[in-house]
Amino acid sequence: MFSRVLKPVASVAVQNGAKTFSTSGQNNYKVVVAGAAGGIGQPLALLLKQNPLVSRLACYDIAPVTPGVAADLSHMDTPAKVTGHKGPEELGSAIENADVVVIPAGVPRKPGMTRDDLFNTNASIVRDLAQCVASKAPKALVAIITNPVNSMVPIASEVLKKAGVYDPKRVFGVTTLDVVRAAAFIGEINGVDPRSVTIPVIGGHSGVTIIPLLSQSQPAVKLSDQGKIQELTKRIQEAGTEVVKAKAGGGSATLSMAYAGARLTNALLRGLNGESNVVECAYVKSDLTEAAYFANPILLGKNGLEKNLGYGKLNAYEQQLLKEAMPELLKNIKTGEDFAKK
Ligand SMILES: NC(=O)C1=CN([C@@H]2O[C@H](COP(=O)(O)OP(=O)(O)OC[C@H]3O[C@@H](n4cnc5c(N)ncnc54)[C@H](O)[C@@H]3O)[C@@H](O)[C@H]2O)C=CC1
Ligand SMILES: O=C([O-])CC(=O)C(=O)O
Repeated sequence: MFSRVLKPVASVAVQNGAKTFSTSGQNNYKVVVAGAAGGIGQPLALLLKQNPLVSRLACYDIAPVTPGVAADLSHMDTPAKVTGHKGPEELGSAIENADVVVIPAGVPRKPGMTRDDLFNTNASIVRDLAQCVASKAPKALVAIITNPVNSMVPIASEVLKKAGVYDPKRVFGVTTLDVVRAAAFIGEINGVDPRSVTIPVIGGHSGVTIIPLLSQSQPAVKLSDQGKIQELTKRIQEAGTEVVKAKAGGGSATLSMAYAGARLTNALLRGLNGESNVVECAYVKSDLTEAAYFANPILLGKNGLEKNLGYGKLNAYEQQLLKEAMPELLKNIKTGEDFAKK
């Protein structure tokens, strides 16, 4: 059911030694990575430079190395034209006419921190980037990786609302890494290729708000014992912390996040390009629960979110997880909205 990164969307023909891409779709999208010089941004840009749907890749960051990252990527023999944009005075030219803006800008966790501890630094970064999207690319699809995702999506949404350009179908919190991890762990347990596993992860993107629906895994998870199901649920919820601890002060997940971010971006582009049945989980404006934003499988299309697919039937344990998640999710959303309304 879920789409995969770099699923072939355009046939590649070789003519006179040069690679050309078929023109069956538009294959002509501008993607911006805001935070492109960072631990996630660089490998994410590397993956996007290889995506045949991307014709222009704008790399924006405040770091001095940014033009170098763009120069480096531009030597790859793939069609996407890469531009580098450093600092706020070059933000407008990066965002202008973007089809998709992916945001991994901001600070990551160190051991002992929660994602919420990043709020004070990252809130204004996401606010400022959203302001620029509102003025330079109001129709762009915006995919927010920056933590805490549960609060950053409400901030960006409020900023776009204030500017009068908010479209709830175009703003996405990136929770794809939770899905990728759940599939990786289930693949290992079941002894199958993790790419053959479909598993919805709903709620939000932090601790108890991450709710893997193991009862809906396809194939079924080969765990009979409820204790083991709870252990696996905990591992998926705490997988980010597992990486933060293992990196011992060197940051949080970057490579798996870049993979997951490229997968969601590819799905957004495939939707824009008119492909049917493109489904991913993402954290979006929602009326499924009392939370104004909620992650679950969505169908993507030419205008972004085409249809919210809901989350199906939960078993008793998953209902309990949802109940436990709700106060935290509501608090995170309020924190974001209050900040943006200031
Ligand atoms: N949604 C998810 O599943 C995940 C989210 N994250 C989050 O992604 C964010 C980035 O993580 P990393 O890449 O590891 O951090 P990093 O520190 O390696 O890179 C962040 C980049 O953002 C840039 N930056 C800072 N302020 C900026 C601004 N105003 N405009 C543009 N760029 C700016 C920095 O110069 C740096 O290059 C963190 O908030 C982290 O918590 C990380 C992993 C998974
Ligand atoms: O744990 C973190 O701080 C980064 C993150 O969101 C993840 O890896 O899921």
